[in-house]
Amino acid sequence: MKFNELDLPLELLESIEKMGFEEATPIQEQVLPVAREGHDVIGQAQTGTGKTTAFGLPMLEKIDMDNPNVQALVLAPTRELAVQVADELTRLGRNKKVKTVAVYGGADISRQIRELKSRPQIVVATPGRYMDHTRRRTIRPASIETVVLDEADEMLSMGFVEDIEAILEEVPDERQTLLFSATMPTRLKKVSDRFMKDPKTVSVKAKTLTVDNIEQFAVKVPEKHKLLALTRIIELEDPELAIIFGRTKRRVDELSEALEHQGYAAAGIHGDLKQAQRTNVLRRFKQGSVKFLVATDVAARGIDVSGVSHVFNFDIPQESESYVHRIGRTGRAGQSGKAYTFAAPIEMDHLSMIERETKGKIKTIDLPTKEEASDVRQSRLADELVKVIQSNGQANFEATAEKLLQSYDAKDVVAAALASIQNDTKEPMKTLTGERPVVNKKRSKAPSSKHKKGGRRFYEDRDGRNRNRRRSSGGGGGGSRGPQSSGGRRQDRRRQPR
Ligand SMILES: Nc1ncnc2c1ncn2[C@@H]1O[C@H](COP(=O)(O)OP(=O)(O)OP(=O)(O)O)[C@@H](O)[C@H]1O
Ligand SMILES: [Mg+2]
Repeated sequence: MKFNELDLPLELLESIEKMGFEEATPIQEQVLPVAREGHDVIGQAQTGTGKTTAFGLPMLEKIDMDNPNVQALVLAPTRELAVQVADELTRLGRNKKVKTVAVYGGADISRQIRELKSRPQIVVATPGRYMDHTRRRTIRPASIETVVLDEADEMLSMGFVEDIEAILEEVPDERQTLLFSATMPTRLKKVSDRFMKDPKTVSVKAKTLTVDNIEQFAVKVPEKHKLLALTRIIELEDPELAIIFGRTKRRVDELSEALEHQGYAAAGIHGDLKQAQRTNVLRRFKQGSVKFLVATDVAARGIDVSGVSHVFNFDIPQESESYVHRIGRTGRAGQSGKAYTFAAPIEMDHLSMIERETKGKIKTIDLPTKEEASDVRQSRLADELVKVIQSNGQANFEATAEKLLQSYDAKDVVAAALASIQNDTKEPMKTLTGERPVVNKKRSKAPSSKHKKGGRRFYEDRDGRNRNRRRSSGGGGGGSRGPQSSGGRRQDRRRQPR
């Protein structure tokens, strides 16, 4: 259905048009009428299908421009997500002149206080920082009429349950509450039972949890060969932008360093980085100067960057939900994408469980051979030469070429030219510290219950810190990460220079 058939106010329609949206996505089409009637709504739909706009439009429509107070609150699990949602709401609300402010931890609070004084109608916040502001009375919950819990599932698993309960208790009961997620585990039901009034569930029925424009592959590869596998597939596939998921912060640091060391424009993002660093990394990724974003689950949740052609599960995720969210960073808004999951032999059962639970098709492929990777790389190099010829970029070199041809065979000269642009790094590959495999939980006797409180993320946030601290002698070395760490090596032209 087209947006202009949805009987929306003109000021919103104009913004939607400017954003280039024509057809409402199914979740938008179904949520809009129910939410506009004032019902509480639980909205579930696959990743990248426009849930932000689904709650954004009814929320923006309700905003009364004559009311100078904060009227709507969106809670989001991470700072990046808060910023992204605020951006989308700002764009949607531009014509109506609705002001949206994002507040999140790790950033200067006095600046946020100033922004809040400029009288926004909408606040998008991470739970902790929102509570900071209500304590300081820089946000007053009494005026809030709409609350949205975005990625509610993730907020619960990050341990925000009590915060969310406290927040909802302070907001007047007459509010409208909207809850959105791509996955809907049962524990969310408890929250909705308690804090929502007769909610209408809008769940876009799909046979699979993952969108089918993402092609899914699995590669059976031992832990110690994963880095090789990754670089080989990257060579073959030449991603536009890729997100590579690692299980722990240490993994993310080591892997992004190792990729940089091989000459790839890679950078890591995880919860231990300062907010300014995270913002910076994400900005460079969006601009394309970082092509390979290495991330933990938490750091990449909900992130919407167009042009992400590939997702790699360097480490297989613990839970199916996490798998869904991770691969959902590609194939957004109807685009196509590819997802590769590396599984050690012992993790193959776990992989099958994920495949079953997500009801998608994950095709197991063999690791491409060195020769295959090399063939593809060489034909890509040949394409580059042809492109130069087609644009007459060789003109300035013709005299030199003739000189070379007087002494050398033409085939040798061309081959040498190819070899010199290929710029294979001669650096030996770094060694990564091993991660423990994920053994199918239905068979494992691991005492997972003691990790319950921390939820599914215990690998990153809790045990990951303490477990296996030892760094391998060849690897990482820590501390020296960053744009300079791969120093004066030449950049392959296909890999964007930093
Ligand atoms: N009707 C539409 N037509 C075209 N593009 C749209 C439409 N609605 C939203 N989009 C775009 O689709 C992308 C994905 O939207 P969004 O981030 O809201 O997805 P999501 O469902 O919240 O995904 P996730 O579960 O990963 O959080 C965004 O770039 C958004 O601007
Ligand atoms: Mg979302």
